[in-house]
Formats: sequence, C-alpha cells, structure tokens
Amino acid sequence: MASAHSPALDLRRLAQKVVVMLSLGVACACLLYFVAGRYEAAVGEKAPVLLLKTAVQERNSTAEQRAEAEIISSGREWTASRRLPHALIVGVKKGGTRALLEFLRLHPDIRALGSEPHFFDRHYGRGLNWYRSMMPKALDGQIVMEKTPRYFVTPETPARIHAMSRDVKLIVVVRDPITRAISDYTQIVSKTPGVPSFESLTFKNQTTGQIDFLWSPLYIGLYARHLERWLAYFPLSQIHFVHGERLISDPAGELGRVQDFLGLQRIITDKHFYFNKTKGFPCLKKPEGSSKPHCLGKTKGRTHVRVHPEVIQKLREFYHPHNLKFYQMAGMDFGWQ
Ligand SMILES: Nc1ncnc2c1ncn2[C@@H]1O[C@H](COP(=O)(O)OS(=O)(=O)O)[C@@H](OP(=O)(O)O)[C@H]1O
Repeated sequence: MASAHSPALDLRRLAQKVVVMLSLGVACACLLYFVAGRYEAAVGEKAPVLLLKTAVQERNSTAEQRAEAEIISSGREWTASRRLPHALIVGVKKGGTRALLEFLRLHPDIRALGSEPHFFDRHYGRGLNWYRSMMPKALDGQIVMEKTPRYFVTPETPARIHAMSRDVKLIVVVRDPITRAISDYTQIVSKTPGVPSFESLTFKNQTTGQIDFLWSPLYIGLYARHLERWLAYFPLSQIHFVHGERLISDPAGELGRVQDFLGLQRIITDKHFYFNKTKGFPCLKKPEGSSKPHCLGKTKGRTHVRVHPEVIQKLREFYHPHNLKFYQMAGMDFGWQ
C-alpha cells in the first residue's frame, strides 16, 4: 500500500523535531549553568584562583567543607560570604595554637580557616583579595579567624595587620619559653635527624656560657621584645593572652576567657572536653561536625628530647628578666620560674 506522502506532513514532522531538539538544548544549558553555579558556590572561587592548588586544598579541609555544606543545606548560603578575619591567633609557635583553634571551632559564631595562610609574613604580595578568598564563608555576625603562629615574631606583621584593620582582635598563646624552645627543637629533630644537640645550639660559646638568643627556638621566647612591636600599633586591650599551660590543665577556663574577649556567648564549656589519659592531653568529646571523640594528632603533645638540667637552669636565669618584663607589659603573671 502506498503511503500518503504529503509535503505538509513532512514539514510538520520537521517542525516537531526542531522543537524537541531546541527543548533538549535549553534543558542541557540550564543543567550546565546550575552545576557550574553550585560548583562556584561550593568552592567560592573563579577558575584562576583554583590554580593555587595547595592553598585551596588546605582551605577545604573536611571540617570546613562540612561547615560550608551546613550553611548551604540550611538555605542560608546566599547570605554567607568570604570576609577578612575579625580575629587572629598570631602566636606563638608551639604555644598550643592548634588546640585553641580546634576548640574555638566548636562555637557556632566562629568560622575559622583550618590551615595557616601565612599571609602577613610570607604571601603579603598576593594582596588582600587573595587573603579574603582563602577565608571560609561566614554568615553575618559570625567571627572569621585564622591562625599563623609566625606572625608574632615577624617584624613587618603588626603594621600590615593594622593596615588591614585597626579593630582586629589578636590572640597570643604563650607558654614557658624554655618548654616552648624544647618543643620547637623536638620538632626540628623529628624533621631533620642529626642536627646538633639542644645544649650545643643554646650557647654561642659553651665555655663562656653565652646564650645564643638569636637561635630561633630561643628567640621566639623573648615575648616582651616581640610584644613591644605589636603595642606600637595596637592597644593592649585588643590583645588577649592565652596561658598555654592552663590551656592544657583547664581548657574550658581558658576558652571561657577567649569567648569573653571575642564578645561571644560562653558556649564552649567543660562539657566539651575530656582528659585522654593515653594522650595525656584534653581532647574533644565531639569535634565540629563529627560525633566521635577527637584528640589532636601525634605531632601535638610529643615526648620532648631530654635537655641537661644545667642548661635548663642557665636558660631560667637568661629568661627571668625577659619574663618579668613580659608580665609587666601584658599585665598578667604567667608564673614561669
Ligand atoms: N589539647 C591538646 N592536645 C595536644 N597538644 C596540646 C593541647 N593543648 C595544648 N597543646 C600543646 O600544643 C603544642 C603545639 O603547639 P602549636 O599547636 O601552637 O604548634 S604549632 O606552632 O602549630 O606547630 C603541643 O606541644 P608539644 O607538647 O611540645 O608537642 C602541646 O603541648
């Protein structure tokens, strides 16, 4: 049987095909646009910035991803933005800065960058827009913070931070400079086995007993000297000192004072911590975004190298006047002998 092959029918079929193809095209374009939009919202960066692979990878640590996902799932994503920090943990190396940051992250009004951006000491040339792009997304009213312990001892840092914001709140975790130095040296040995002994590096000349205070592990502990540079730019009321030893013996107490300083409700309390006997340190019952107890990693709370008691005594005498000056400047006696 011959089929009716009218030109009008062919034209209709062609028109139908065109409509279907056009609809498919529009649907694909919408899908692509949506996926790209979600992607950018999730990482918050334009393609060229993504090339800074390590920094972005660091920033997107699991805890941050979880917090960001929380903002997205709560439907408040559109009000969240990346802002320059309102508070900085500026030091000191080996003072307990990681513990403090991890504990502070429990607070719902704090959004903290997990990695150390080293902006004001190493990457200042990248500019404030780069720095801002490193920050986690935060909602209005949330405090954005980061920690880079080297800021405290880098001479250029106070002026640079002041140029960013004269109102920024500064936190310094301090610890007995001698224990701090030994902790620092223990880390050096773990990374570079075979370095000379702590005892030999402590002295410029072992027979005269002259201390080599420019040796970095000892230099960092000259807190008064470093603080002087900060006080040229910021009033003492804008600097909060966390007692490193008490951060271990009474984390909730120290965290209470930090929350007060930041103008936050005391939400992090005793109930968030437990003392882990194996680790020998306080740990979190429930860290941010997880239900499992968590202690800091094995590079935090290491067994220190043994240092000869005579050398420790020499260091006590050396640091004594510096510590007294620091107590006076900070308006707080830390009780290091
Ligand atoms: N809760 C808890 N768990 C583990 N460790 C704790 C804790 N609180 C304070 N500390 C002390 O933190 C010291 C490491 O300091 P930092 O985190 O500032 O080190 S770093 O500068 O970031 O490398 C680390 O120094 P070491 O003991 O010498 O390893 C600890 O004494």
